[in-house]
Amino acid sequence: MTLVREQLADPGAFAPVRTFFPWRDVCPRMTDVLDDDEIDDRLPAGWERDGDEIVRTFEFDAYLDGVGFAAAAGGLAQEAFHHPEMTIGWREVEVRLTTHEADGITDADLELAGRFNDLRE
Ligand SMILES: C[C@H](O)[C@H](O)[C@H]1CNC2=NC(N)=NC(=O)C2=N1
Repeated sequence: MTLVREQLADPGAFAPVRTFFPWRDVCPRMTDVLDDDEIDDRLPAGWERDGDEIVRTFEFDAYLDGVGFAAAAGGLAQEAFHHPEMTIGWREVEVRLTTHEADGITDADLELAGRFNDLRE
């Protein structure tokens, strides 16, 4: 994650990512609320269900690593045009996802959660 610290030093590093192919235009079914079994079966590693949200707390060795992760996750969110709530704490970032338009958990949430996990690999 040291790369991220260098990126943070460059204010232009996280210039707004052009939003294209928002998932809803490409795959409208991604806004259908999933049932309990589907969610349980498809939750990405490390994520838990909390009502109408899925949540994971990512842990880091340094505060700025968490800040950098949140910035990178923000870029993925903007690219997907699907936005999590993120709480940056001391060496951890809590990420919560739900689909507001559908009032529940959809494919869009599970897809983006998997991409956030890939950031952490
Ligand atoms: C108008 C609506 O807010 C937008 O289409 C997008 C923006 N980002 C979003 N993010 C999330 N988490 N859920 C949404 O329903 C959503 N909708």
